[in-house]
Amino acid sequence: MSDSVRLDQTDEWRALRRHYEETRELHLRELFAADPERGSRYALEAGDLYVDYSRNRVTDETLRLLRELLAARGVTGLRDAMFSGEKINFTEKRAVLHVALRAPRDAVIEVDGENVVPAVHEVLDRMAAFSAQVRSGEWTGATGRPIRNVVNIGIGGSDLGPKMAYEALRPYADRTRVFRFVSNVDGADLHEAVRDLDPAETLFIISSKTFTTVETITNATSARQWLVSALGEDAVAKHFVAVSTNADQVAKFGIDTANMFGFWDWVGGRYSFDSAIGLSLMVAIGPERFREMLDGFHLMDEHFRTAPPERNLPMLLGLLGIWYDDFYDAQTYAVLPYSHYLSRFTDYLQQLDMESDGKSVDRSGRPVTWQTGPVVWGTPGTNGQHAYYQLLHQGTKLVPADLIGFVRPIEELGELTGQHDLLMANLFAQGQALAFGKTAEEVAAEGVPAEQVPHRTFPGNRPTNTILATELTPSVLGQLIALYEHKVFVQGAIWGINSFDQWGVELGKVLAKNLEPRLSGATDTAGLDGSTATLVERYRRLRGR
Ligand SMILES: O=P(O)(O)OC[C@H]1O[C@H](O)[C@H](O)[C@@H](O)[C@@H]1O
Repeated sequence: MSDSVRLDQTDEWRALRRHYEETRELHLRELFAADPERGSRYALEAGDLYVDYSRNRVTDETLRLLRELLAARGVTGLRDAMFSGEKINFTEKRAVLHVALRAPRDAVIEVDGENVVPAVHEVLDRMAAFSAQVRSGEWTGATGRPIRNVVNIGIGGSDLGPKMAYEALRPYADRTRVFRFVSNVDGADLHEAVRDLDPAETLFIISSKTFTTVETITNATSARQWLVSALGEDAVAKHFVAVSTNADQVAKFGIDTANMFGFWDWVGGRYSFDSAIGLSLMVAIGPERFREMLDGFHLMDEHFRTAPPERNLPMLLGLLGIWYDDFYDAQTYAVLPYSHYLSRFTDYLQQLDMESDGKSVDRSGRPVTWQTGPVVWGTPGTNGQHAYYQLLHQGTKLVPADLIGFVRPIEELGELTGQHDLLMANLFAQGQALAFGKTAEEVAAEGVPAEQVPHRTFPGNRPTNTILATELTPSVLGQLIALYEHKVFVQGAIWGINSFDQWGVELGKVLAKNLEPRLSGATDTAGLDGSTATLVERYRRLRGR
């Protein structure tokens, strides 16, 4: 938390700035030519993850200077403060303890002098018992029929995590049941999720940390109506459970708090899916697989907590991100999973990274004069290759990317037909093409007409990390997510911002609340700015109001 000297005034930052000016023209072709060992030397392993970071525009000196910055910014001190339950989310006066959610039963982590680990395991045990009941058919709906459909209603951190992980771990999921995730306040989302379901066999999990989020409460109210109109008011208890920190609001909504699974204010929404927010996932994959996932998270937590900076994966990825974000002015980075099962992974990372580090004042409240969190984007390869990779290869923007792949396919089909080799060949080839490109001489030597040569040249020198694991198991998913969680932490610590609040989402909520009665015609447009007033009036006219 070394905020006394501003980041860009530190000697370490200035040294990096000078180093950037000296090395910015270096090409990955030269770096690899100069060091035949680079591909294996610039690689790190932690748990089941292997990360090749050799295709980054860095030298040994760059990495040394970045680690000096890390040391100067007190990152390890802040990390230790997080792990020991200090209230590092100081604007909300909260500890930041998602690491406690995956701590083993015998661990001791204290908040305000109280060990929180027993409570974590008590909830996990209740979730396990409930999941087992639903999975075995022992938990029935109001008419005595077993639950066939599970619908999670939540938004942001109460949606993106379970949805992403359910997709990622589908091969481990109970395929006899339907799992759906509703988040959008657009009624179409709920409508499409339930239109073909039988209410008598449907369980709603209402997930909301605060239980006041308007989208979730609106969807939950509509879902309740849908159920009650088919099965009557008494059916609610068997078809609705809640996940929340707010028992009062849960009771007010009409869900029996005996059917509520709690968590705590020291779990940020975007860090919550390994809490009770993962209940839908646990029903899908079962308590044992869920535990394996938590163990994967914990493995990466321990790596982050104990590995020295030169072998610490989240620190390394965090530093590389800062190198591009702040020195190369990259603005964005792409996460490109070569796994269909990770189709929601980048959506999930968007909240994790952009809600955490999308800040523009430092911990003392002063405006930053450096770049903070990047725009995160991407879709699974190879789909992106046929859409936006053109820009990645030949556009004017530098887009560092993480390529993520798995050695073994989960589904047998990929193995039988050789499809998986083709998928992975694409992953490796993209990193290769982005790094090394194709020179004008190479293009001309292929007999390409001179006027076409510039169009068919690839400049290369576009950085990627390649993250490889043997297989996408629950544990590996946990490791991957914890890797990014801690990467985001490292970056926020260096930038000197609070990665754990999200005040930036508040204004829009307040304004929407203020506009809603104006759209319905209950109040007029007086006092609105010219643009909003015109839009609201047009909306009202077209709705005949
Ligand atoms: O879980 P809830 O309290 O319903 O919150 C859902 C989401 O909405 C908020 O606006 C925050 O931006 C998110 O961090 C949070 O995950």
